[in-house]
Amino acid sequence: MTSEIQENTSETPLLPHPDSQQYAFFFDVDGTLAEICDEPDAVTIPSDVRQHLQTLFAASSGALALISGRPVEQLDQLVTPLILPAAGVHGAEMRDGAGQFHRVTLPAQMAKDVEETLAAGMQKLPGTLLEIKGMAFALHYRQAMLHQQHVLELAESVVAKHPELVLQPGKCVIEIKPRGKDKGAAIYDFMQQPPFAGRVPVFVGDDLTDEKGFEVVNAMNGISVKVGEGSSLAQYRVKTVHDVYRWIDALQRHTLTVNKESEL
Ligand SMILES: O=P(O)(O)OC[C@H]1O[C@H](O[C@H]2O[C@H](CO)[C@@H](O)[C@H](O)[C@H]2O)[C@H](O)[C@@H](O)[C@@H]1O
Repeated sequence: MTSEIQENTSETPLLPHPDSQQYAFFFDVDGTLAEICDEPDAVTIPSDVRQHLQTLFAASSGALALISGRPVEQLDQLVTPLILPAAGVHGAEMRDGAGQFHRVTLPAQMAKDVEETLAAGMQKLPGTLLEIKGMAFALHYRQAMLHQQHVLELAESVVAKHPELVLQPGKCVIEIKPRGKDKGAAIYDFMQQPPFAGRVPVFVGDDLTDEKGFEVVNAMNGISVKVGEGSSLAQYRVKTVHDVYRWIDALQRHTLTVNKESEL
């Protein structure tokens, strides 16, 4: 297993057959199931895509999970009415395959200090946005690119004071999250439990935070798919979120066809 990020060259992802009960599906959300937009609150997942996820979820006996930097509560809203297994806040929250909820918490005083420091710092940087997730924080600068360096310095100063926290850079965002929590660890945890255990993991993601997931999936001889440009550990690549939608549609159509054939 290598942690070096290299340019991948494969153009077309394999289409695994979900009806075979062989695969476990893991999807990142922002930039993979949802188009990136200026406001984190404005993000949506089209209803037909949610329906296709539902078909895949059923066809794989529930071996489909969302793996995101967003809190699980937001993920539920984005895929409503589905309630899917999910790792939120880069794995600091988890709804496992049995529906049990797990969450890392920070000591209350520490969380309060960090929140106050970040709120005061971000207030001085007009156009930036602070997302507070309880045990993690997202410092957005998409609409204030001139403040990118200031945001980074603010985040670094907090992490320097609190070694339990680490930085997680993303798309026009610097996140601060609990040390030891990442998408690779979350996928690994899912793969230890039913209905995921014993299957081949498939992970689709677009961002730096997804690289840990690709690393773990590659090490498990799974299928890793990067959305968009840039160096990646992923084995396969699609260009856009719409390519992901088409891929999911093809997978669920295949499932429906196979199910119909088996009824004959
Ligand atoms: O792991 P993900 O599902 O990809 O979530 C990562 C972060 O996504 C969100 O921020 C990003 O998407 C926003 C909406 O498109 C965009 O405005 C922002 O610039 C991006 O960084 C979300 O707000 C974060 O909480 C997630 O951690």
